[in-house]
Amino acid sequence: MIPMIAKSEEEQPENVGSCTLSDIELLQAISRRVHFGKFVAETKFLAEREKFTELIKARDSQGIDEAITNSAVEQQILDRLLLKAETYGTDPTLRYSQKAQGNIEPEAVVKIYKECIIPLTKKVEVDYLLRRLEEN
Ligand SMILES: O=C(O)C(=O)C[C@]1(C(=O)O)C=C[C@@H](O)C=C1
Repeated sequence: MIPMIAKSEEEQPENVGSCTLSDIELLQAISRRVHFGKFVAETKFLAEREKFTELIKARDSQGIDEAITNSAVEQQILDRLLLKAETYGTDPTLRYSQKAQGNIEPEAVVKIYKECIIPLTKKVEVDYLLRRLEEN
């Protein structure tokens, strides 16, 4: 993820500390987002209890993955993300300059969600559901 968003033109050792703190905050935010998948998975289980019970008993991870996937919702999230990254990722004082330089490439944010965050969320959902029938 980092090479997709970090500029690597020159080293700035004085920024290592604050970069590390930002990394920790971001990793915690990603973890929180991804682990919300447990609540989403529980809602999906309750909505289609029989179907999921069958898939879980068969240990059908791929079937569970397919059952929890909603491609239309994923696309909506990615579209919204692109708009947000374009809007919030630009320094407003540069808006009217010839080259409105963003802090981050909006497409990179979309790519990170598409290739990392959503798949991780789905993995949490599948792992949660695979254990859903176990006794506490
Ligand atoms: O909103 C859902 O239904 C989710 O399961 C969350 C999520 C996501 O990570 O954003 C994951 C899988 C779905 O295909 C759509 C979206």
